[in-house]
Amino acid sequence: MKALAAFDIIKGPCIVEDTSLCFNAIGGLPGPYVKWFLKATGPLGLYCMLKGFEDKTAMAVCTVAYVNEHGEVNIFSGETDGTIVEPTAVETFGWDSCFKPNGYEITYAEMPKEEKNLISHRMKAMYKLKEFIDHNVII
Ligand SMILES: O=P(O)(O)OP(=O)(O)OP(=O)(O)OC[C@H]1O[C@@H](n2cnc3c(O)ncnc32)[C@H](O)[C@@H]1O
Repeated sequence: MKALAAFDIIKGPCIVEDTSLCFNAIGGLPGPYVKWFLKATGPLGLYCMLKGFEDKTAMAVCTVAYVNEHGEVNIFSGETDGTIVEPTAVETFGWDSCFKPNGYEITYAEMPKEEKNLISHRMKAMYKLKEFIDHNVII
């Protein structure tokens, strides 16, 4: 829907992006609604949502849609698994301060941007988009 709405406005090829944060203990919520949860409660509220659950695992998901000049949509998704932790003092962007990717002892917020960009859900989705464009789009 977001992709087609963008196409309606741009009237040409375009790219849209959406990010979800899915908590495994509660069936994938808040998922695409994380923006509103974050706005209402901040990263601390997200952490507190899982207080009653042993399972603190979560998946960060980036979905990118490419719409071509005919309005045809191709969707690419990138996922990074991790754990929801008490927000770190360092606050950078969104829920970065309470998301610790698997294999790391630090949150997204504590990583240099270059390091986050190497492992992030967004990088994985963007890489798939790049591969698609490299092979399918004549620029
Ligand atoms: O979907 P619309 O309404 O356009 O709004 P948006 O572009 O701001 O929202 P997203 O779906 O991209 O992101 C959902 C929420 O997740 C946050 N967010 C997005 N990417 C993130 C990342 O890499 N690390 C931490 N938080 C992120 C962002 O600040 C939003 O509050």
